[in-house]
Amino acid sequence: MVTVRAPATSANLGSGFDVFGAALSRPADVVTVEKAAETTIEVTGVGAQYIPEDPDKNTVGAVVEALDAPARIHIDKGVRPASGLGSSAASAAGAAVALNRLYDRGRSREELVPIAAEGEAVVSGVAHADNVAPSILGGFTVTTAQGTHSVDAAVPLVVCLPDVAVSTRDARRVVPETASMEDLVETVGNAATLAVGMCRSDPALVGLGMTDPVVTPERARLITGYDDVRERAFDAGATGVTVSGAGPAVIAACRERDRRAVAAEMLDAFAGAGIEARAYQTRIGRGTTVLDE
Ligand SMILES: Nc1ncnc2c1ncn2[C@@H]1O[C@H](COP(=O)(O)OP(=O)(O)O)[C@@H](O)[C@H]1O
Ligand SMILES: N[C@@H](CCOP(=O)(O)O)C(=O)O
Repeated sequence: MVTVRAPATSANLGSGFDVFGAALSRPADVVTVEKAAETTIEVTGVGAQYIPEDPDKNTVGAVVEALDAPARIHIDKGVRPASGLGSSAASAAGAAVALNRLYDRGRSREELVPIAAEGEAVVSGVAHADNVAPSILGGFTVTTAQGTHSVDAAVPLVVCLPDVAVSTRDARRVVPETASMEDLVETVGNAATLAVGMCRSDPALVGLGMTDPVVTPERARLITGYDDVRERAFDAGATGVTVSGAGPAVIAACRERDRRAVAAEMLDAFAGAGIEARAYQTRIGRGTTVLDE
């Protein structure tokens, strides 16, 4: 038996659509696997009632297939589904690490990234790896067709999750098919700034690089109260604010001393829009960790 803790993640970070990701120190899923002749999945925890236990529909089923590793699997959800916090990815990442150990498959963590991404194709139609990469490797990750690069970064974050669901599949439908050269130049500049900020653990540069003129404005429309939440977070000291993943969570980078105030303002702004929300005062954290074997 192997039990792992697989963290929530925030993908895109504004300027790095389908490329950037960050592991969050909290929340997380706990995944337990045990060898079995046939795969069965049991899901408990936050939002479990919305998550299929059929291996063909759950993200971990694709991981079982890819590693040829049938198992009795228990997923204790700490990451709410349809959150923009890589919920579907956390389970897939955890299953990939746990099954690799259980069956001694000998894959490196980097090799497990595309395997776990197969689970994302099951739920969103696209095997985007920008959530599974940080959930497996930890830190800030840059994932392209050539592979994943990761760096540890000490950056305080607030993630504010409103009590509404947005599926990644639906939120991908609003992504523009084209972008102007002007927007591309701005996006590349912002993405590069953010990457330098992560390498320096500099919340000011990270925040500056979060602005994205192409995808985020379209996604923000799906989140009631977004503009006010963003403005109030900046007023409280946030250095950057954007949609986390496909939303509805909103992520803010900030300095440690401002984190509590940023969280309080974001919650209050959602409340003002009539939306209940939960704020996680978090930071960039570790990847999947083995709890027991
Ligand atoms: N193990 C899993 N954990 C969470 N969601 C899952 C899992 N397997 C399948 N799903 C489905 O994936 C969808 C949530 O994924 P997604 O829309 O990408 O949101 P998130 O941003 O939270 O990952 C839901 O429809 C959920 O039922
Ligand atoms: N790059 C993807 C990331 C989706 O993240 P999730 O946490 O909402 O699943 C996208 O933006 O569609």
